[in-house]
Amino acid sequence: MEEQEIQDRKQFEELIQGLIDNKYGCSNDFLLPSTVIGLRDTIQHLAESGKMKRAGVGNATITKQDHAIRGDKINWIQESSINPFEIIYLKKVGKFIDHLNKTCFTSIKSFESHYSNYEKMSFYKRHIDQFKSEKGRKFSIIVYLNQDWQDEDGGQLSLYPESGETQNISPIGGRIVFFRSDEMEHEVQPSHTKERKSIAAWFKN
Ligand SMILES: O=C(O)CCC(=O)C(=O)O
Ligand SMILES: [Fe+2]
Repeated sequence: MEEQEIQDRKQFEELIQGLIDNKYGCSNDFLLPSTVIGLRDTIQHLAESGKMKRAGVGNATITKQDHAIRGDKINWIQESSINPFEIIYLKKVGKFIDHLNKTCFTSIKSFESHYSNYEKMSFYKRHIDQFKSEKGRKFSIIVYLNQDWQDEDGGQLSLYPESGETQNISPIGGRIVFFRSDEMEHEVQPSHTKERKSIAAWFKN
């Protein structure tokens, strides 16, 4: 086996073990720094050209209440993307899903991913990712794209495992978080200092 493949497997195992032990997995360096930079430049470009759109909650129409629940702007990543950094990202997630299906019999058939940009002070209130209309969502991952993020910048992802302590995770570039879409309550805290960039994805069956 190639060195890279061994590293990938170790990382996938770390994420799965975290899910088993603590209901969530977290691993740094899911993507190489050069890929993180490429994806960050891409989301920056999307934002500057007005292609990031306000996200709704649970369905296509965006209501006033949605704004009190979540403030991010999103853009969906196409499976057929020709952006080299998106291709690397999509491949790595695909490998993770293959590993999950082989070792945990999860029968995930597809995944969907979008960029998220949270402007300063915007947030996403406590929620779970499996909406009534989104029964197919089995697992959630978030990969962060931020440069030089410090704890003082805020913007933590708070996880509320049913039995266990709240976890506050800083959105450090390259880091991935993984949990079950139907059970983990979570929340994005506002950052007082910076925009917060990420890719959120859902594994579906
Ligand atoms: O960006 C994060 O840390 C979480 C985002 C989230 O909860 C969502 O998009 O459903
Ligand atoms: Fe979420």
